[in-house]
Amino acid sequence: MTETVIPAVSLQGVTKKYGTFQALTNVSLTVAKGERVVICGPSGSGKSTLIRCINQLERHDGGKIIVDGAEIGARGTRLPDLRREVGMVFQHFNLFPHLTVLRNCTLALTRARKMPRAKAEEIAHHYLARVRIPEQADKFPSQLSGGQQQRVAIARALCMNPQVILFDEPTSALDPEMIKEVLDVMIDLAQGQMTMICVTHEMGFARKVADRVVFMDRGEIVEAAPPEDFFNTPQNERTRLFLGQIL
Ligand SMILES: Nc1ncnc2c1ncn2[C@@H]1O[C@H](COP(=O)(O)OP(=O)(O)OP(=O)(O)O)[C@@H](O)[C@H]1O
Repeated sequence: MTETVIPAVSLQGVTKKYGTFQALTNVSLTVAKGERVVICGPSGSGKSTLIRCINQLERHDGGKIIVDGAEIGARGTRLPDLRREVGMVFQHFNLFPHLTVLRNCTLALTRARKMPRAKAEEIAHHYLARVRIPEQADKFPSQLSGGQQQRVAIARALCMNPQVILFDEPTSALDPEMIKEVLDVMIDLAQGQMTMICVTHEMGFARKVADRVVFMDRGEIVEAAPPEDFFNTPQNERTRLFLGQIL
């Protein structure tokens, strides 16, 4: 008997409108466990909307979104359960400014998971070391550089031991000298078994770690291929035009 392999994330014919504006049209994408997918495309093409629908920061209007075998929005699925499985790293970090780095990392563990504080802190210290800022635990976000803040945001996501981490342009608010330190942490993560879906314009990162690169344009997935094919022999004219502009 063959075993059914459940994907980490499966999108089937997903649509999303903002008022009358169609932001996503019939988007289908399956991401296997452990897979690293980079999503690129022009501004306004729906990249952020797509990943925000995966953790329901935006609600999709049509189609299905299935995370680890459970359909989102289906009767009986709870948003807190979903958020536990789906980590998110934002462009602007979204840390709580009034909480220390350590507390930013432990908050969801103690509140949502009801974990004792000492255990949560042990986990947080582990991941702060993993993102190479173990010494920053007692500082507040405003005392850190942008690159350090983004690494806290990554550690915070990792603390929940999610099935998948979504990255929404994690380096685009950073000064150039800080981009590398965040990308290095993401490369390190990608070399583990973490399932990652990253919206980014960092094509060097895509070449290095992606299993697949997805190109979105006007709310649709136009092309999806392994990096060697995507960059060397793009099949679609719109992909070729885009690559011509950014590479
Ligand atoms: N909350 C909203 N209300 C109305 N329109 C929105 C909203 N959020 C996004 N849009 C529109 O939906 C389209 C897709 O936006 P989205 O942010 O997903 O694109 P993107 O590809 O991530 O762009 P960028 O690279 O500039 O971040 C854009 O035209 C945008 O203006």
